[in-house]
Amino acid sequence: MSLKLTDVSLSGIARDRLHEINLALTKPGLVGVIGANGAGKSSLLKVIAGLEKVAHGEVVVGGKRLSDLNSKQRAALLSYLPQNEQAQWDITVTELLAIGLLQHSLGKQQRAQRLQKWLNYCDLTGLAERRLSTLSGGERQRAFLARALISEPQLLLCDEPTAALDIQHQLQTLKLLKEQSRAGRLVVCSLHDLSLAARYCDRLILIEEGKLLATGAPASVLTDTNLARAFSVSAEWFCHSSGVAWIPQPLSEGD
Ligand SMILES: Nc1ncnc2c1ncn2[C@@H]1O[C@H](COP(=O)(O)OP(=O)(O)OP(=O)(O)O)[C@@H](O)[C@H]1O
Repeated sequence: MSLKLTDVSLSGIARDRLHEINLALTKPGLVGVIGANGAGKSSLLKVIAGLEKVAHGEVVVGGKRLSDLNSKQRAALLSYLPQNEQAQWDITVTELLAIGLLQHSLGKQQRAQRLQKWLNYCDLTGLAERRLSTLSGGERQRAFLARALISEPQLLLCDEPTAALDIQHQLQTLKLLKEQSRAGRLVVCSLHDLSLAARYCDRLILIEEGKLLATGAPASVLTDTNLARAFSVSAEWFCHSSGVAWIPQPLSEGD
């Protein structure tokens, strides 16, 4: 699965929400979208999902122009997990996951196996018959993640998939997304935790005020200069065999 954005701009109120974004992701992998609040991370994911009409430019997914695809064709290619997804109906977790399979023609047995697999992968087995209104915020987030993943799309877009999760489930979720990318899928997710982004992502996309500030391997994106510019922080990084961690400091006056 490949993803290419050419000169993509999305209009906003005070400024372009996205401004002349050029991006080519040609290999499977886990790609993190990072940037400050309001930088344009969600806008970028929505444009790739075909949910926002671009003012200018073109998005090509798997060699097909997104603007040429109808919603069913898009659903066959990609799956999108919005930020703070809200339940439309008070259905059970199992019913929610079944919605994720509606567009896919699977036999009864295959459908049941797929449901069981993703309930298990997202640690939802014990919650399968619970209504969404009875779940905690993090449990509900895992249920929506499972709904996005159950169709096993070639392109998976997740907007802050770890936002409401405890640390164990944050790690589990990123491990799961990494496994999906290792299975040949392209997974693009926005993340605020830069230590987790550095540890799990193959590539990062750093957005600043709607513009692409940097993209590449985490170490090449998370430089002092980029962190100062995009987040107004300086950072001390600590490396360990199992990952990296950072201590951010606000830039002092005059930095
Ligand atoms: N529907 C909209 N119409 C106009 N402007 C919007 C709309 N949605 C978001 N914006 C603006 O576009 C900019 C980018 O918003 P976006 O939600 O993409 O940021 P973000 O990087 O995901 O932020 P956060 O980390 O806070 O979730 C912000 O200035 C925001 O106010």
